[in-house]
Amino acid sequence: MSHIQIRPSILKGNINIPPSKSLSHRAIICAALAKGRSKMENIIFSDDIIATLEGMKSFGMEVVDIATDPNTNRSYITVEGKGELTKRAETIHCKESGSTLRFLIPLACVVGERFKLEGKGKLVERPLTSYYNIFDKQEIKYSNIAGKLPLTIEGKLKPGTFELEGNISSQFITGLMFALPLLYEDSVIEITTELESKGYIDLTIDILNKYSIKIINDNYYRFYVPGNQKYKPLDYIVEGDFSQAAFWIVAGILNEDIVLKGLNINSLQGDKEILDIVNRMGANIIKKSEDIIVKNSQTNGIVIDASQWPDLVPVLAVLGALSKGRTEIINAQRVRIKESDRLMAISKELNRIGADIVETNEGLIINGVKSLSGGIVDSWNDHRIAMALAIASTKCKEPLIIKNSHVVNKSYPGFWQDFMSLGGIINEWNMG
Ligand SMILES: O=C(O)C1=C[C@@H](OP(=O)(O)O)[C@@H](O)[C@H](O)C1
Ligand SMILES: C=C(OP(=O)(O)O)C(=O)O
Repeated sequence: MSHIQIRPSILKGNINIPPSKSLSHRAIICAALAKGRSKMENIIFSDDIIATLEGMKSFGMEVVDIATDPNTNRSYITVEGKGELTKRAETIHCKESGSTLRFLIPLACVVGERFKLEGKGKLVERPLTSYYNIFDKQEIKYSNIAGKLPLTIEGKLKPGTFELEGNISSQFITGLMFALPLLYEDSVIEITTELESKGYIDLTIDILNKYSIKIINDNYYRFYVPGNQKYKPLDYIVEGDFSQAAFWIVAGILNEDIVLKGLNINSLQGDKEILDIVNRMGANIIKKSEDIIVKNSQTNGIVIDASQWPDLVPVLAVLGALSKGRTEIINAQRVRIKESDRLMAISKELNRIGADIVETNEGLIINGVKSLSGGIVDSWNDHRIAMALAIASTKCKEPLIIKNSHVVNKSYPGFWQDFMSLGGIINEWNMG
């Protein structure tokens, strides 16, 4: 399914939130670095996670078993880590996954041999300068053409002090946190500007602790990483994904009751903030034991600082566009360097169907409207833009055609099925 038409309809019902993409990446990497078997339940087998799985196989990890438990209906995977990294393949294809690329580069430098990292789509040009600065200092050889993928690297990472800016991507910090514990001496990561996306660093440190790796966080400015540490195997269950839940939360506010299942209300995921943001906008959300019930609500515009939860921007733009008054999304410049320039993509596509959004250098100014018109929009090859537009379709007067809708496979392959299970009406569309 590449292009689809969505006919206006009301969404309501129960939804099992898919497993966290961020935690799936992290669990696979930790398990691969441990010596022995780890069983991970509820991994999301999206394109990004398959890239990480394949990548870790290049470092010697073996997949023992991959199946769905008929009792729980949960997918699981058992892997066997060798306790040390080896080179099984030279080329690692990261598909379009920034996380895979930035998490695996330092591991390739633990091996120290020659690796070639490939990617496609916007990933080939997403920034890696923070790593190039480290390579230059540590005399790790690297080559690329015009700063783009493919990237060839060769050389061993040495322990020491690593300076990183905090406002490009937290993924560089996470990447170093996986690799530095394996080195022969202690290291320090120093953050030279206020750290954004802190929640992702919390997730990394927490899962590393679970796999027996210690990192000391000095107020998000300095992280101490003891060397000579060993990852221990662990059975692990991945919790539901708050970044994906955000689409259904906005859908519930704009439509009828939607009940979210499978989320951990005590989660460390930064995007759990969606609950507070929509609460501040006036949404009615009820927490009932394990479930989160989202009620249809009239929401009001507010100012949203997106520096700590960048992945929420596209869907918050949809909610802002349909809320009363003015919503401002600020400190969101970094979302221009994701799978698309998300400020440009979401404002252009929503404006095309009747929204009133002005793009600023670092955010969006949104004047709410009552409904949208429908027509033809494009996903910009970005899963979060496609999913945000799908939620916007529920407030369109006419059908909405979304071009390149298959891109949801990057993080949420079951998205369109879930959309239909809540009452969405979708058919394939031939642009002919
Ligand atoms: O570590 C992670 O799992 C992620 C970190 C975030 O990136 P930045 O740190 O670049 O904001 C986020 O956008 C991405 O979807 C997942
Ligand atoms: C930006 C994202 O992922 P990544 O950086 O891993 O490509 C995302 O999922 O929105």
